[in-house]
Amino acid sequence: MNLLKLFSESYPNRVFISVLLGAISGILYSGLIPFVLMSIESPTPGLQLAEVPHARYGLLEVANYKLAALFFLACTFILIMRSLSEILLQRVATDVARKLRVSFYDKISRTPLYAIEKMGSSKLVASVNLDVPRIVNGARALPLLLINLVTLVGMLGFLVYLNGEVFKMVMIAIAFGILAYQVPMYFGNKLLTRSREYRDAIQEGVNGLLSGAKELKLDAQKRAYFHQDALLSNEKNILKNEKAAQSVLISTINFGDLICFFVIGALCFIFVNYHSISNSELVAVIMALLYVTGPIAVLLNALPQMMMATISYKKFNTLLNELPEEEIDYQISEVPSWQTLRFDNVEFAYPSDQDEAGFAVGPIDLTLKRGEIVFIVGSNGSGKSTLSKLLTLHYQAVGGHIYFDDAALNNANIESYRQGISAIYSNYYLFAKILKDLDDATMELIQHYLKLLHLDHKVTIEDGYFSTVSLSDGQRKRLALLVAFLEDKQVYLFDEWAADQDPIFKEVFYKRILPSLKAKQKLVIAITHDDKYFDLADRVIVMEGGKVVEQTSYTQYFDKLQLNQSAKNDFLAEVGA
Ligand SMILES: Nc1ncnc2c1ncn2[C@@H]1O[C@H](COP(=O)(O)OP(=O)(O)OP(=O)(O)O)[C@@H](O)[C@H]1O
Repeated sequence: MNLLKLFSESYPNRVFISVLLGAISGILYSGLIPFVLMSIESPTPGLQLAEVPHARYGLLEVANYKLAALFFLACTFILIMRSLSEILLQRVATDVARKLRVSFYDKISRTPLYAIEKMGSSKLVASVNLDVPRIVNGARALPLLLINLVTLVGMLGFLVYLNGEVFKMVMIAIAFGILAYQVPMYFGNKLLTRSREYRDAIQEGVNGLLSGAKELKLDAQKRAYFHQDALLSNEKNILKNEKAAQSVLISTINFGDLICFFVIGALCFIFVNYHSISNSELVAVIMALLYVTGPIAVLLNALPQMMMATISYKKFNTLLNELPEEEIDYQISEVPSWQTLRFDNVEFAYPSDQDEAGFAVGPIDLTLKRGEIVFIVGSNGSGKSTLSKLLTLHYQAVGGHIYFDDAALNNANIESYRQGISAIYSNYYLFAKILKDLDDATMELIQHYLKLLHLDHKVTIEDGYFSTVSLSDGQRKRLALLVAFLEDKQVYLFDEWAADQDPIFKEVFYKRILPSLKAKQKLVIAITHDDKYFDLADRVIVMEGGKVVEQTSYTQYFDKLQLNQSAKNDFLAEVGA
């Protein structure tokens, strides 16, 4: 059983103790009925029940007081053992759930960026929010399962003692019951697995519903189509599969509950005609069978829960295994100070999608220097952002070499070199908190930057948090810039940062901020379409079809743009626009 293995491998001692306590309480539990039967039987043949030894405790008269004391002691013992076993395994389950979530966080941190981008967040979020709680739920059923299993085994032992023939009959009936049970359970399992797949799709739909709220509100037809296509059809499939699964499982469980009564019926009406069995034996056997009805019901009820947990555990593991891992050294060490970042024949390709080869960039030869402003330009889809993610070391080159001065980049030092880079991509994420300790000097610096970025009247810092991030797009991006400044890295990369800034702040960005970073000997790389400011670049890199087609001075590039502009004007005149 996958789950038990997961638990026992994670916390072998606690699981062992829990299993042991569960087993002891199960054994004691299964001994209760024989015990009661013993106590109501006369100790010596011919002795009436009224003649068994009595004891008086105040107003209370107790028959067979020694056995009674033992009986109540056993009950108390069972209560303690059972509770301890359940509490212990419950705690293991909570710890395992935490461990699973932490392994998820770690794995995501080690997953290459392209793989996270490819998988998207829906599947990952669904797994943490759905699968982990289901695994815990399944784990909750484990101690009950164990205790009742032991009780069942104990009671079967009692049956052997009572009557070997009855035991054989009960075993045959149970074997038949388990077999008959497996078939519908198999189908129930399949239905649940299918419904789990649709839940992933629903998660994707909910993301669309929230992120696309603006678009959907403006178009009723689009909204209706989306609701039907991404939400309701998946809801319908979940409903269909889960209802079918529940029907199958409930019927199967009820069948399981009744197995014992079928056996009792067969015993009373059929078995007695073929085998000799005394009345007192028959009563004892029926009592034992009634007694195992409970454990069998618990076992069967816990099974669907366990099944769900097993499905979720498999799903969770498959998802984590699907994510590749960056095989790099995450230990950060001091790297030598450097002046040039050099690409030598660097190549990269996104993994192919089914039959389609992934977009490739390279081979690229580039030398970028600290204290330089470099603009990357090119048409949409030419590979600018892909190149920028190679420059920021998010993507690892599949061919060629990258050097920081003469030091070649490799798996041992890439994480260390990454620490010197700050980037604001077009789909950047602004954390609501500044993720560092803020001393007085840093707070002063923050105030300075808030003023520079014209945000001092809008945002303050409270306990490290921005007082608000509900700002305009341009203002939010300025906050991201503030965070980047605080990081004080050697390389700054901006992917169309100024695209949503007003003209005044565009001027501030290109004419004050970029030159001030250059003056601080930072390597400044900006992906931009703002040709008005190209004269600020020391160099312009032109991308086309994943290749650097030109590395030129801004003046040459600007001349070319003018030529292109006149070609564009000719074209517009031709089409009469
Ligand atoms: N995460 C990704 N996974 C797979 N392929 C991708 C991914 N991102 C981009 N691509 C592919 O790379 C090509 C270049 O994309 P890229 O974002 O580098 O272009 P770009 O020049 O920055 O475009 P734009 O000016 O529109 O931002 C795309 O056409 C796409 O096919």
